[in-house]
Amino acid sequence: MSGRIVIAGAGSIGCFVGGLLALGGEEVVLLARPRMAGEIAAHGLTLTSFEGWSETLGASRLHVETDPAAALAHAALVLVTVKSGATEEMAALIAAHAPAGAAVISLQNGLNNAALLRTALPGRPVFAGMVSFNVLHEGQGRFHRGTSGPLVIEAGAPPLVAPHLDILAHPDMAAVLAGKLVYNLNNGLNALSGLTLRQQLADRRWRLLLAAAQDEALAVLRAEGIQPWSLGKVPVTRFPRILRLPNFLFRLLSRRGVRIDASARSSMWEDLERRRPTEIDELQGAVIARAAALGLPAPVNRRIADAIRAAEAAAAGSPRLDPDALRRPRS
Ligand SMILES: NC(=O)C1=CN([C@@H]2O[C@H](COP(=O)(O)OP(=O)(O)OC[C@H]3O[C@@H](n4cnc5c(N)ncnc54)[C@H](OP(=O)(O)O)[C@@H]3O)[C@@H](O)[C@H]2O)C=CC1
Ligand SMILES: CC(C)(CO)C(=O)C(=O)O
Repeated sequence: MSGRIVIAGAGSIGCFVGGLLALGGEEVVLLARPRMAGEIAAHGLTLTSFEGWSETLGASRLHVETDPAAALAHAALVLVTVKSGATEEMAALIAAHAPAGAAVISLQNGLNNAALLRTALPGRPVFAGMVSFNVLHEGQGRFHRGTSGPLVIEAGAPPLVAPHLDILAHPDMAAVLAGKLVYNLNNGLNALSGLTLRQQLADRRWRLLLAAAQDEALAVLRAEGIQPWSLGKVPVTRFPRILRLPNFLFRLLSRRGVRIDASARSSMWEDLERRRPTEIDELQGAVIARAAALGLPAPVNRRIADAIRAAEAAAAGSPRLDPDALRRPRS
């Protein structure tokens, strides 16, 4: 890629992807909040992965800006890596400061961020992207990748290459993001459990809740005529059946799926722990709204969304719920 790549929102995904692009020789500018800029100035970036590799970029190899005008002025490509609630604000900064021809790629969860950016940035080339893997911010400039999977970018976007990243182009990002939404319905459950992803998915009671939430979402996607894309060989539509299997069968089958290291947790768990607003409106909220528009039920997603909103309001981190607390209330 020729020209400057600006990471619009240097957090977990931004520092990890931006750091690897810089490592590969790209000209990268990290647009960061002052706190993150200070952390990077003090420690540089250390990027690690469940695969066992570790890469260090000293602060002198990184270009970090806290001023959006300075960061965006000479951008050829902007990768949007803020949480969904900050997309509009970042779109306004891009509109004000980035060159008109700069391409924009959303690397966010949720179905609507690329559309939101397109509306806010008329005439600019805007593309959807999807990060299938998890990155945890461990402090002191350390970012750890805890799960396997590629970075998927809409076909037609400027091609990206970075060491350690498997980057695929896909023509149908609506299908890709729908598939990711089905995965991401576990973010809230994982955050409520306070467990690592491995511990949580090893407990069939959590899996039954996830299967029920996914069934509701799959019914909505079916009614909308969207076939969700699957990351692996198993179609997303089969997930609920697999999740409902007894533990020993689930363990056997999941060995062939996404690789998850022992410490990995969802980004929503990190949001609750850091007292930040979550993306529940873009995940469970999207299923609930679309189900309502179609006259379909979504009671499980509703209970999960309510529990996350209560945890946000309590501002006490993960409530470490027992899964039985989320089961249908007895009448
Ligand atoms: N983390 C993960 O494992 C995964 C995340 N995703 C998705 O990627 C997206 C980003 O998530 P993640 O990286 O975890 O989020 P983070 O909150 O870690 O990173 C976003 C960063 O952007 C900063 N930011 C927000 N607005 C601005 C601004 N105007 N100027 C400069 N910095 C700004 C935030 O600072 P502050 O908080 O202070 O506002 C924060 O540091 C989300 O949509 C998420 O769902 C997808 C797959 C996996
Ligand atoms: C990678 C995955 C699915 C992990 O839960 C995620 O998207 C997230 O944490 O936001």
